[in-house]
Amino acid sequence: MNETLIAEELACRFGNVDVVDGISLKAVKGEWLGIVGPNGSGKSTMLRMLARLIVPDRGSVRLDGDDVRRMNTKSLARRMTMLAQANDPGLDITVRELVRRGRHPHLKWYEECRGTHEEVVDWALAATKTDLLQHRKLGQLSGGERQRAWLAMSMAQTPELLLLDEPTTYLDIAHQLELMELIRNLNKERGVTVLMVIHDLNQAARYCDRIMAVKDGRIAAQGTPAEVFRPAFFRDVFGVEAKVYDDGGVPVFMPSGIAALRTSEGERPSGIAW
Ligand SMILES: Nc1ncnc2c1ncn2[C@@H]1O[C@H](COP(=O)(O)OP(=O)(O)OP(=O)(O)O)[C@@H](O)[C@H]1O
Repeated sequence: MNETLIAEELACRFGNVDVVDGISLKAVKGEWLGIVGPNGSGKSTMLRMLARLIVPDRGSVRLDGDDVRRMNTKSLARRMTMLAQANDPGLDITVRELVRRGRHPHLKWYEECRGTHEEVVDWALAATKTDLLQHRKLGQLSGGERQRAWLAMSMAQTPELLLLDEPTTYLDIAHQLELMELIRNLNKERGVTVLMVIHDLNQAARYCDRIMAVKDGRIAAQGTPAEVFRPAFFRDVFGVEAKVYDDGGVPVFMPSGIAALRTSEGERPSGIAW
């Protein structure tokens, strides 16, 4: 197996809660792994530990055999980048300036972003369709435009491994599909390994090679979309009843209701008519 990222027994505790509780995973070079799970199950925390943005309480992360804790920041950034859920909207810079920052790990301290580096910036702007926005400040953009600008910055970094935390959140459906196709292109044509936290389960099934579900800080299921997408999976992990259909080899799920009442409605305050 040609694994690029290996995490072993990762754990993170906030207060007295084990938010991530012993997760081990391997990402094979060139695969697209979708990470799914209920809100608050520890997906982002896990991704942040993989990207060395949080120091795990326990466990290790190795990238092509190297312990990420021992790598210097610039060489890590040349190989791996993470696009977070919410990026700083207050940065007072233009889209182009942001995308240029993606080249920083590739520049010597005295070097300016020009020549081939500027060509990479142009490519990332064009691929994400942010070229028309390149002279606008980030603060003047809509949520979706800003998301695409940050993706352009991650692409300009030309990493081998791309970690994405719900990258389609702010996007309308057409831009969601465009972004998924763009990532498919990076994945298939350029061999970029992708780990993506995603809430849209049908999109996960359509695009990802493999799915890993996280619940209560542990791995609840993993396998190909066809292996994972079973009614019992939706019941156990998400608490919903669902039917699964086959759409030309891709499983499609259709939720039909809540599996079991998980919270009581509580006492209604007196004096409220409804
Ligand atoms: N810095 C922090 N300090 C304390 N608790 C935190 C911190 N970051 C996350 N948590 C808590 O850890 C739990 C897991 O959060 P995390 O963001 O990893 O979940 P998630 O699965 O990505 O959720 P979502 O799908 O809602 O984005 C949540 O209960 C969250 O409130």
